[in-house]
Amino acid sequence: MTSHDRPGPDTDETLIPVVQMRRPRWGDPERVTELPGAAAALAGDATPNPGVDPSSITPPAPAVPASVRADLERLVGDAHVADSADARIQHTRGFSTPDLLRLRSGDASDAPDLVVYPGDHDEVVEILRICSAARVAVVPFTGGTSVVGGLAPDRSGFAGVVSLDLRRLDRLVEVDDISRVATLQAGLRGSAAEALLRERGWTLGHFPQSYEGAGIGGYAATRSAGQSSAGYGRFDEVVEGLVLATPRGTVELGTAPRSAAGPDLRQLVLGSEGVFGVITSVRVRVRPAPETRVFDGWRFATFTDGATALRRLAQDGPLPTVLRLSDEAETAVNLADPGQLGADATGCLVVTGYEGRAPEVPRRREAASEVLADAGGTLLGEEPGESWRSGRFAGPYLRDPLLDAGVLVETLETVTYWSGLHDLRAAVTAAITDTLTASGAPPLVMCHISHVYPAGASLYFTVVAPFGADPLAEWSAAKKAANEAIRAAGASITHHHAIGRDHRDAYHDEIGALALDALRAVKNTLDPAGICNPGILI
Ligand SMILES: Cc1cc2nc3c(=O)[nH]c(=O)nc-3n(C[C@H](O)[C@H](O)[C@H](O)COP(=O)(O)OP(=O)(O)OC[C@H]3O[C@@H](n4cnc5c(N)ncnc54)[C@H](O)[C@@H]3O)c2cc1C
Repeated sequence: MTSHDRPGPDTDETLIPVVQMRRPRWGDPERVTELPGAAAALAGDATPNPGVDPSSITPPAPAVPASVRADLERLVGDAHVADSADARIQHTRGFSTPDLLRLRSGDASDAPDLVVYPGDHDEVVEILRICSAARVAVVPFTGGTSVVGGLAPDRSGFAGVVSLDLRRLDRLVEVDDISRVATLQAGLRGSAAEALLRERGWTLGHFPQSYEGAGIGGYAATRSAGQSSAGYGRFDEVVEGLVLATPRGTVELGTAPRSAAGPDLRQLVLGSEGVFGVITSVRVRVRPAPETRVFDGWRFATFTDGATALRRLAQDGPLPTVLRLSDEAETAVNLADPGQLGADATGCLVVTGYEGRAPEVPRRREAASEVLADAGGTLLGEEPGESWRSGRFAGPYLRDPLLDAGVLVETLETVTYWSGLHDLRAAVTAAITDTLTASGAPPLVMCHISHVYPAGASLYFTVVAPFGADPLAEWSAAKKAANEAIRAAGASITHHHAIGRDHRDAYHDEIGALALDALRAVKNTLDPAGICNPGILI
């Protein structure tokens, strides 16, 4: 199947089997992806760059002390501790383009020394105790799709690095059908969690573009936002409770739906990216599985017009389940045949999707359509919306063939208030364009809005550029310039990709020294030896 063989209109693209990705390539290893015309054109005259065969890469000699390994094997069983080159490479870094470029060049210097697969929460606590006593760093690993360096800790001063892979914690523990709350173990991958909930008539409604790879623990640890965030909310908004394993024991948070008891400590753990410990299960709100779904496409003459329409829906309602606006460049390249936009192909595509109960969906669609039409939108019908829906997880499959063809593709995101959105978009676009052009790799910069709030929205940029002499250095300079533009505009360094190592300095700038001290004090309390994902976030 190529990325353009779309599931039919009656197929639910969110009900897909779990795939075991094989770094450095994305997604189902069986799936062959050919570059479609628009993407192939981006490759132009770039020089192909196929990368080295991953099976030929040798990671550095493992460093964890033999006594620690023996303790871990006794605890979880020999079969659940691995130090083969393959296991270590499959846990090396994440899926940012720099991560892929490094591995494609044969650099596995960040490989963990051991991969450990615990079977339950108590084993996770014990692993953290053992590693804490021996000063071995521990990296929680759910789906391994981090794009911010969240899986590459700073190993200096540690006796080794253990990747703690949660895949065996893969149960739907319970569903409270009356309260509409489900408890999921952290190692469940997104599609597996959704399938288990659908069997009971529920949906989580969380569909990030990394849905095929990411999982529950990762969603919680990074405050993930799915493509249907307008309808179902961000992941952190649906978390009712969670269980955290730390080197000093267990923290359980979230007793009741609301509480006036002090600060909400769940918020300390959500987005903590493994630096306070390991989230082993999460209690989330679920919704009835949708009875019906329908997607539309709309054309707006400009990005500004489209953004105004989205703002009106976000502020005054009604909100569709999916709401996204592509700029002119993204509309032309990614989402639609420009012909669908009418004679004037310079427009911007808005995709709206509605899911829910059969009687309610048409009412919401009609009311939202009135707002969109009133704001200057032209209805294009269902085809562009359905086309986006059925191909919603296909985009990441294009990155590998583009990298093979010598074309750099990377994304970054930010969030700000509506009043500053257009200046922010212009500043980030200029920063990336100027930096890459100066290094001899003029880019195409595309942008979309896919997460909206009453007060503001996120901006998501996709950058495509032919490799220059040193693509890693070229991207690093462009990313630095983009980060500076984001901070200079007073926007946040991340809306949903999180901090990891890559955004750490900008995040510290964003929160200030005193707030950073407070976070460090929490870490010192829960993880006195500092073994939990050192160098990430704080
Ligand atoms: C192609 C692609 C598309 C993407 N699209 C989206 C998107 O639409 N929306 C979005 O929000 N993000 C997106 N991302 C980013 C990424 O998928 C998210 O950050 C996701 O939530 C990570 O989940 P994971 O299970 O892969 O976590 P991992 O990569 O395994 O971990 C992420 C971080 O959390 C830590 N961690 C993992 N599990 C735990 C745990 N149980 N307890 C404590 N810490 C833990 C890790 O150590 C790491 O620092 C995308 C990434 C890619 C590569």
